Amino acid sequence: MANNYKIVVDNVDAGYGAVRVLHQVSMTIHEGETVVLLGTNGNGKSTLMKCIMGLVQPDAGEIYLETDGGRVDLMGKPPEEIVHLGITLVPEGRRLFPKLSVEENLLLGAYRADARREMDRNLRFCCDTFPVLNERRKQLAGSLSGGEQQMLAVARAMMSQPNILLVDEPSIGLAPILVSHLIAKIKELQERYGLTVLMTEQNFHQATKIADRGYILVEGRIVFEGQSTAELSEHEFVKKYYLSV
Ligand SMILES: Nc1ncnc2c1ncn2[C@@H]1O[C@H](COP(=O)(O)OP(=O)(O)OP(=O)(O)O)[C@@H](O)[C@H]1O
Repeated sequence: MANNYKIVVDNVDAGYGAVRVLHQVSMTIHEGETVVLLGTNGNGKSTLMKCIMGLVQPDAGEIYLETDGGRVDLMGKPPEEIVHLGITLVPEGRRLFPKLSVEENLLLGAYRADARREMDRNLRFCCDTFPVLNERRKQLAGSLSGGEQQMLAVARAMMSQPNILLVDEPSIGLAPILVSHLIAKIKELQERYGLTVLMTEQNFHQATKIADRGYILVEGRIVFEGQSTAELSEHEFVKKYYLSV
């Protein structure tokens, strides 16, 4: 991907048939940033990520990648083409193949043509970054602990060599210590590879360890854009739903 890129979501409406979920949603994610998307359950966070990935087609608005080389529309493109452009989703609930080994799950993440060519190198990278997965390469994914499975979901996404990682509720169902470990791994990926991250996260305290800034989504509308996590933590919504103040 060219330098100086950003993803722009501009006035997007989306939903599922008669169920309207997103209303005039706009956000920008710049290269190298980590942006957190906050909102209680059912507010449309996953839907927004799916729109960026081409898994849900918005009814209105625009989603595009802007680089020094020009603008690439993401809307209307199939998910595999969006992965090819360097954007990958770690879905909520991990979506692993439990009956396949850790290594097989990782290899399935390398479906981008250039990632396939670099598969061995990327596999070494994942095993190096996630030693626990290296130790369990031959083990069935379904036999891993929840924390290990989430590591595997992130590592599998890294097999497609993304520049931009969308991470949907990574800490769901994990014990606090595992959440810390996972967040530290995402931070390591950012620092070592300049990864750009958009994440949804229920654990605000953990999210603030890596997020630069964020948005609050309520009933499918962006109600606040915080330029820092400190600014977010001052917002009534965050105090009420995330900090129990
Ligand atoms: N495939 C679908 N068909 C119909 N409605 C859906 C579908 N997926 C999600 N929805 C509905 O869209 C709304 C937003 O869901 P979404 O998953 O985007 O929310 P969310 O903020 O990510 O919440 P959660 O954290 O619980 O996943 C919800 O009312 C949900 O029931």
